[in-house]
Amino acid sequence: MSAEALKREAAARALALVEPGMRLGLGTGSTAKHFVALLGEKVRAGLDVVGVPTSEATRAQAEAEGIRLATLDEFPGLDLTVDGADELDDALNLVKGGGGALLREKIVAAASRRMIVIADASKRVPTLGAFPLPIEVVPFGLEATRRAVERAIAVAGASGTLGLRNATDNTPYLTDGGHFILDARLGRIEAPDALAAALATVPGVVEHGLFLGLATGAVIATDDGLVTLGDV
Ligand SMILES: O=C(CO)[C@H](O)[C@H](O)COP(=O)(O)O
Repeated sequence: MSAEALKREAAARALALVEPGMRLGLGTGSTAKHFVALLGEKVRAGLDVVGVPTSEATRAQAEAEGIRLATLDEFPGLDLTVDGADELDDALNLVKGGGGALLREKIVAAASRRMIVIADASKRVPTLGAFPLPIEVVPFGLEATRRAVERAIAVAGASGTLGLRNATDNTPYLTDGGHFILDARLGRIEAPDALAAALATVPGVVEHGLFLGLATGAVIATDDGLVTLGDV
């Protein structure tokens, strides 16, 4: 099965968790896009839900699908968020932010009673870190922040290189919040909690892509069928 077909399978399984009246967090990325498309079909068939998008891209897609949207100010507590991930381990720790939406994704996930990750099997890893860890930083003081991030990575016992993410026109990539992203190529993250704690101390770091203790379940689509982790 193609990667897109697997992503759609995972999204379809997560859709089965949606009940009428739910307040939903809508993730970002190619896998979440399948979920939003499938949800749109259900909404047009009469399902009444409200969605909080995690990016402007998802907002545009959900609007086009006819999904009723709201903000976290209107609904500070959500029932369920369904989102993709760049990596997940068996303890449901995630690396997210490959699509640049990590800040809103983390806020929405943290506001949700349940967060279900949907992914194809390529995202499941024994140890996080092969995928570069996105670290969202404010543009002001970039070089000082970059050095402080390097020190924080070392304090957490990790090592690697940091690169400023560029957009396709070769200018710095800007998130929906107007921030830059430093991608940390670490290879392995042996102590995700220590790294998350160290990064949180750096002024100028807005958020990082380690999602620890946020996902409550995962649906992973493999060529041999669906595998679930946690509470699905
Ligand atoms: O964190 C994300 C966006 O910020 C995405 O969930 C992550 O990058 C996975 O995307 P895809 O489903 O396209 O592989």
